Amino acid sequence: MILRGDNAAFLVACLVALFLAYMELAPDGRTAVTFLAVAVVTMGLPHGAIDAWYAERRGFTGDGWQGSVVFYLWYTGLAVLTAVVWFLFPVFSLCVFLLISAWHFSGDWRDHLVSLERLAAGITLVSLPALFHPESVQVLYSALTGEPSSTIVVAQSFSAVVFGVFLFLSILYRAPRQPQFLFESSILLVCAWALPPITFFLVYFCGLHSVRHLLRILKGAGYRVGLSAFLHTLLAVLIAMTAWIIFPAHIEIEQLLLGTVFIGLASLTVPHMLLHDVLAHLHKAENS
Ligand SMILES: CC1=C(/C=C/C(C)=C/C=C/C(C)=C/C=O)C(C)(C)CCC1
Ligand SMILES: [Fe+2]
Repeated sequence: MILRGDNAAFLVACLVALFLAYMELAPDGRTAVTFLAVAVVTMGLPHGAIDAWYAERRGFTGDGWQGSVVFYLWYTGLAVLTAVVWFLFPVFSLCVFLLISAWHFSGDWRDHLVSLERLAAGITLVSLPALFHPESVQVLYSALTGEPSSTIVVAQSFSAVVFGVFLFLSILYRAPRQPQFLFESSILLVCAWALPPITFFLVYFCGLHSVRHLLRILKGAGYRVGLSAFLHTLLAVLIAMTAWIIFPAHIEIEQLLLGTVFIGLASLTVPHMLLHDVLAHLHKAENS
């Protein structure tokens, strides 16, 4: 069956966003960034906030409180290091962030696509906004890096076409054709075209990525994980607010929010990915 619980949320989010876009009410600019911040905090952050619980359950933290302390130290240390590298080398960091995000998001279709197709799906996903809305994406990238960043937009537009066509042909000639992926990718394509870049990201990240990740990881979990997710989300928000206060006061609020959300996401993505895409895979290989 195509419409499972985990894409009902996604479908609703897409339909609402597309309806708003059709009515010319799709959030953009400051409204989109504000929606993004609220949605990332309420729906996006909890998917990373269960990482401590996940690491403990998978046996990555070792026994006792010392193991947990080591986990927190490397997780937050890596996040802080990423943020520092971003401020020192923003353009380089944005490129790396886009690449690792493509890889991380490709995991959403690990049950539907083979590895090369998955990677093509991840690259196409993060590149489509640059193909359909190059000016808006360039404005966002410049706000995040302080540089024009137009080369990144051109490279991404090109990648979206090359990897998108490869993916389309590969699926066309392959059996079984994975109806669920076809369904989701067609909706994502329409959303990438019809919605402003941030609204598109919001719909995908909160409606599909986070929901799927949470459902996969939380299978059979008890109530303790809910509490853990809540406390870690709260911690991330407090840290973001501190960063917000530390940022130079002359920066405009919209840019401040954008920077906090995306640079914060980039920083948390590095340890989050290491845990789910590297450690979990190494562990699986060891045990198989
Ligand atoms: C900055 C930016 C983009 C990319 C965002 C990415 C790539 C976010 C990745 C988040 C991750 C990997 C979270 C982890 O779970 C868009 C939407 C292309 C266009 C608008 C500006
Ligand atoms: Fe994730």
